[in-house]
Amino acid sequence: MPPLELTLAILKPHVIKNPHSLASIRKLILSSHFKVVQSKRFTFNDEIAKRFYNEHKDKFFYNRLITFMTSGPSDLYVLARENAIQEWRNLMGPTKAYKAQYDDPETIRGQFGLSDTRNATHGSDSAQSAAKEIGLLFPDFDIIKWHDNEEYYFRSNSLIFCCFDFVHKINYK
Ligand SMILES: Nc1ncnc2c1ncn2[C@@H]1O[C@H](COP(=O)(O)OP(=O)(O)OP(=O)(O)O)[C@@H](O)[C@H]1O
Repeated sequence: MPPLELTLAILKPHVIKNPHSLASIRKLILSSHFKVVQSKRFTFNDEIAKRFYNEHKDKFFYNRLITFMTSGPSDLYVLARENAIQEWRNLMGPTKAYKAQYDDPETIRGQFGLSDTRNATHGSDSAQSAAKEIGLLFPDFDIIKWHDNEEYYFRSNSLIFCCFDFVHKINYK
């Protein structure tokens, strides 16, 4: 079996404020065969939001995006799957809310996106971005060590799922 890939997923503040959206997206994550390697609820402060979205600093929507992302808690997940980066982006759908609603209504953004800014979720766009984003938001998580020591257990599904923390833990027995 090919090695699993990791990606960073964010459920944005308007999703966390709506229990139905949150539960539905979590259900989609699990039914789409992603394993949740790391999980936490996190409120972006101005500094982290600006570092995270630095590549957009000259865009017209930048201030709006930073204001939104710091407006309340988000859920952050490190997800594992074969081809996780592309599979999560496929599940999210198009960035823009109306395109998602018309062209891909069954995707997460098609169902839960409210506007181009409040588009429900984030996903890394390359392995390099995933490593950078995971390093910023999960500074204690070591991707290389995970691949060396834990990826095998996730690949062979030797896992226990903790509903409360929304995370998969290794079942070593
Ligand atoms: N035209 C826009 N108007 C308002 N907000 C936008 C617009 N385009 C992008 N954004 C916001 O900036 C974020 C980053 O934009 P980017 O172009 O990197 O989209 P993406 O790669 O599909 O999304 P993400 O990086 O969040 O997974 C988007 O998720 C959205 O919240």
